[in-house]
Amino acid sequence: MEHFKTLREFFIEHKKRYILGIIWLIIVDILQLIFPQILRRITDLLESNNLSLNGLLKYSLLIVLTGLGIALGRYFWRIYIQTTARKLEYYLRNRLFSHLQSLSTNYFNTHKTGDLMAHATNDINAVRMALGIGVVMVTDSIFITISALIMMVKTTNLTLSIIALFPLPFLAYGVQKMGKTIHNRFKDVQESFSDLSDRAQENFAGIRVVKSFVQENEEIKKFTEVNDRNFNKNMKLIKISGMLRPLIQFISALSFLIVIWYGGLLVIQNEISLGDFVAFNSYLSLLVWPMMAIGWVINILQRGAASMSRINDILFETPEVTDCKDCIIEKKDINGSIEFKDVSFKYPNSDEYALKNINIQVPKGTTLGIVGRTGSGKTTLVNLLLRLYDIDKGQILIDNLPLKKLPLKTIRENVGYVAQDNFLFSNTVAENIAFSFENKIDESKIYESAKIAEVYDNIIEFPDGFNTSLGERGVTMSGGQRQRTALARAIIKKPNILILDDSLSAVDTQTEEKILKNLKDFIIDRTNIIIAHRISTIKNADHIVVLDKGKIVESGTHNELVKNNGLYNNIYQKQLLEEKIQSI
Ligand SMILES: Nc1ncnc2c1ncn2[C@@H]1O[C@H](COP(=O)(O)OP(=O)(O)OP(=O)(O)O)[C@@H](O)[C@H]1O
Repeated sequence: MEHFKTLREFFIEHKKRYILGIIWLIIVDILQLIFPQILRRITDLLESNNLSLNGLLKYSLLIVLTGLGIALGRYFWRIYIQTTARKLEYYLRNRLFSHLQSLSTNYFNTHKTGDLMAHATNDINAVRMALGIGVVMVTDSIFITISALIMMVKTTNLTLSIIALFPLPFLAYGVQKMGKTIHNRFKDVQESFSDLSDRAQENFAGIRVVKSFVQENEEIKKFTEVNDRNFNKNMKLIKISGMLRPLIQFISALSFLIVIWYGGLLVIQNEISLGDFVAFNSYLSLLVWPMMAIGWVINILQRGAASMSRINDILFETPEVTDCKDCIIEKKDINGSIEFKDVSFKYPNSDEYALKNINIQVPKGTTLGIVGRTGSGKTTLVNLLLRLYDIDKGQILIDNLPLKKLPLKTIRENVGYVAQDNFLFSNTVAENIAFSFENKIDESKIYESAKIAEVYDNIIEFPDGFNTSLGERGVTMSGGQRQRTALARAIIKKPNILILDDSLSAVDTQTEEKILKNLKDFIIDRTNIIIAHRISTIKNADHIVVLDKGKIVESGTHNELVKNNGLYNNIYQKQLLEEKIQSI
């Protein structure tokens, strides 16, 4: 129960509906307890030949009314409790999703998407079951058990009740033991299901790689392995949970056997009437349900608790990067000057420095070019500027203010970032470009940014132009088109700081030239950071830094660096040679 504390707020808000549901449930139970008394009366009257037509009609009407009451009551408790359980599912799903959105990038580096999907589906379902039907079963079982026992003793006698209920403790013990095993096996099933969804998810996301490396059969084999594991875990669960019900039925049948023998004897000896015997049997039948429910309830509550504890693990996870308490909240706009002061940084799960003693100044309205071999720390530099990670040593300043003093929202809203992994959503092209706007924006702005990014002509050739839907990860677009659409998505924000992380790598040099020409006016008043492998992309930058193994090894303008005859010139000469060879 401890695990469900997280939902306190929800319960407080919805307690009225839960209480009303439970009241209706108890009304149904009371009506069910009246039923055997009607049967008892009819049987006794029949036995003594005292049942008149009027009496028969009276009891028939009573039976119909009780039945109707039970039906109505069941409808209402379902409405109150089951709909509240669905509301809980909705509430929990939204809370989980919002919380996941608040977590830092590193959380998603260290947790599998498949696991997160399993929490959002299976675990939330298990919690809904526990707090919906589970609550109903607990209330129902407790109420019916106590009141049916009282009615049994009152209707017949204590000895018969005690003897008939003798097998019950064995049942409770058996169910409790099995419940534990069921719980453990259910956990295994959840885990293997999460591996299964993870495998499928990863395969679909990387389907192009799988196909290009002709790995379909290998992938099917790997999927079958996880599927087998999931199947076997399910089989193990079914074997034990399948035993639960027959066990309950067998033990309850023993109770009936006792009643027939001992109760029958009491009738013959005239200790109890035939009506008492019939009523006692009906109460015993009523007791069978809570006996069975004990098993299910334990099962459902344990599953719910296990799932809630897994969900809590996520909900209690605090973001690694958070807004500081003394943030300058009123600062909504950024002017644009950037400074890295002796910055060093290691990724959370790494011992190596990704960046070491970085000193860079980017005055407002200027462009910084960053080049360097792959893995030299270029993207890391940008990650730190966006505060996707916090730095270990040194300081990063924007507008002469330490990054930590600025609200995260201010930093990210003022930056137009074109990431290397230009992810597009399964929406229309227009929606992808206008992604950062909550409300609908003027179409002309979308067209304008697409024109600057040199993708307008491609988009209007799509079947529905800007309203063309993109498949997952924008598969209908070419790599270059995707890059340019992502560029348009950043341009439309008219950000004070524009960051392009290898954003023109998939376009040819001619298109690149056109884009750079279009960007010339756009970048004038902004602070720009352009990361590139191709020197042609950054050669006009006001200042260029060359990174190698996390350190700045050279810096200056293009001409200065060429003269320097170091790593930059080396890369440049190679690229010039490549261009020459290609043009032959
Ligand atoms: N999330 C991470 N966790 C641990 N190490 C990381 C992580 N991301 C990057 N690294 C490591 O940090 C170093 C710098 O990586 P970074 O992505 O900044 O290089 P890059 O210069 O942008 O490379 P490329 O040109 O290939 O994009 C690399 O050694 C890389 O393996």
